[in-house]
Amino acid sequence: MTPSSLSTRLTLFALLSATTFYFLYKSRRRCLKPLKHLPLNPNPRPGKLFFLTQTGTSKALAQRLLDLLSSKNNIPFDLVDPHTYEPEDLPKESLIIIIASTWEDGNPPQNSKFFVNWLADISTDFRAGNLLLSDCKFAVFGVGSRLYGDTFNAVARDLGKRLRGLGATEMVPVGEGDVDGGELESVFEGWSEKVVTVLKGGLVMENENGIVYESDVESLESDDDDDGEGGGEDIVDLEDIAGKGPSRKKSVNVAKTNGKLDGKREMVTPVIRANLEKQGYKIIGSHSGVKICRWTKSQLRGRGGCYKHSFYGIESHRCMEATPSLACANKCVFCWRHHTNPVGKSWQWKMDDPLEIVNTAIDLHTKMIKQTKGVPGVTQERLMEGLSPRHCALSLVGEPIMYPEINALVDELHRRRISTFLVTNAQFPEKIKMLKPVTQLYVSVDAATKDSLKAIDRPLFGDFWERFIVRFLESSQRETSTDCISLDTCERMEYRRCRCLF
Ligand SMILES: Cc1cc2nc3c(=O)[nH]c(=O)nc-3n(C[C@H](O)[C@H](O)[C@H](O)COP(=O)(O)O)c2cc1C
Repeated sequence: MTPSSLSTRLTLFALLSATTFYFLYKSRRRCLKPLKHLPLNPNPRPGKLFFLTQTGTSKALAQRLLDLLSSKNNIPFDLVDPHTYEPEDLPKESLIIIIASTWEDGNPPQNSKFFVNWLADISTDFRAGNLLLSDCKFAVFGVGSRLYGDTFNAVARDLGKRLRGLGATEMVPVGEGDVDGGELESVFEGWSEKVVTVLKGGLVMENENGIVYESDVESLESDDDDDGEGGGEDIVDLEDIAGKGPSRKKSVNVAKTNGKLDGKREMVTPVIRANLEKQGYKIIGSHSGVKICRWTKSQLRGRGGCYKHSFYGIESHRCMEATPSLACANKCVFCWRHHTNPVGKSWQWKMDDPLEIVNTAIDLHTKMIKQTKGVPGVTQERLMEGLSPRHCALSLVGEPIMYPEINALVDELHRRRISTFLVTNAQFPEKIKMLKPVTQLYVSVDAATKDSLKAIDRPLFGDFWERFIVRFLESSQRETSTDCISLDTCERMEYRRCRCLF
């Protein structure tokens, strides 16, 4: 490859990477803007009034609100059971009201599990970004009981946070009804009136969390939790996680309990574990993870797959996303795992057996697939296919190639006729040289120059550029590419050096 074609490629990749930054922008201001009217949609499609209920309380309240909105104030709304609603349609909505109860351990009621999980997934998926619901205004009312302490109205609070995170505008702050405190009715009435007033263009004030009444400004200003995402204690510094620095909050105590085995530290400390599990990861042993990807769910339901499907024929519903190393040698600014992964320049942790990692990954993956049974669109045939994964994307988070037994792990996957798609950030050229052929090797090229790569990837290695260039040049000369994903793809593409698994 000539130097000029290399730099052209790098420039192209850098341009593509720039789109990533588009998703990064998120205002953390907390200022109040002058009084304004909430603009009403001149051509309104009926709003959606969802009731998330198990024993009917929330549905009864939603019906009452529907009457107030539609009959008494001529504001059209549809009453919607989330069980019958396709969440992928949410970006089309301009007005959403949710009445949601909370159940055991802060969980959503039965009729809304898929809806709530979908929102949780999409709000942590960096590809969706924080503008997905930017055309939508919303209000949430929680039905719960203070007797349940910390999980009081957890579902409603969480929904408010998710919707804000996806760019929707909050019309009034989340209402919190307490069925055991005896004030449910009056609190709901007060909240409903506010919603109606806002929808009719009443005077309101705006802060970064959305639209609030003038009367609410005082309580908002005295609210200490100003991180804009709710639950600031959930955010942990990367240095804290790696056990290198003091934590800002409680996490320091937890980190101190970090176990050591055979003199070696476990990569996943309790803090990391809690953070990753909260983001939907299933942790395997002490350094690996698996997560069901949103494209897997989408294709299980007969909808679209990810780019690996469009480009290479990988069926997303048969693809397992996993990593044998949650650690990485970069602290990329665009990392969508909220920097909750550990970092290191070399493997310094206790190591798990590759066979066990594969066994447990498949076990956990298929358990998650089974949970989609009964979800609208999931046919028996696709479910059965999903239960026997044919592809493994070693790309979840972290740097899979750091795992010293990566070759044995890849071998084990191939032995089970599971193709491998390994993503690396090119910081371990020696490891790449030693890597046995994987089905597909994917190199993340995040910037075109040394300075921009340093600024974007924030590498731990001082010689990060040399590592990156050496690997890049060497890989372009390598003749071990085995791009075969399926027999059909293999025949169509006529791969030069194919180690066909099929
Ligand atoms: C087993 C059980 C667990 C509950 N857990 C919670 C909880 O964690 N947090 C909360 O705020 N309310 C909790 N509640 C209270 C319910 O939210 C309350 O009963 C509510 O009225 C149910 O509304 P729904 O009929 O719309 O489902 C719980 C109630 C039951 C019976």
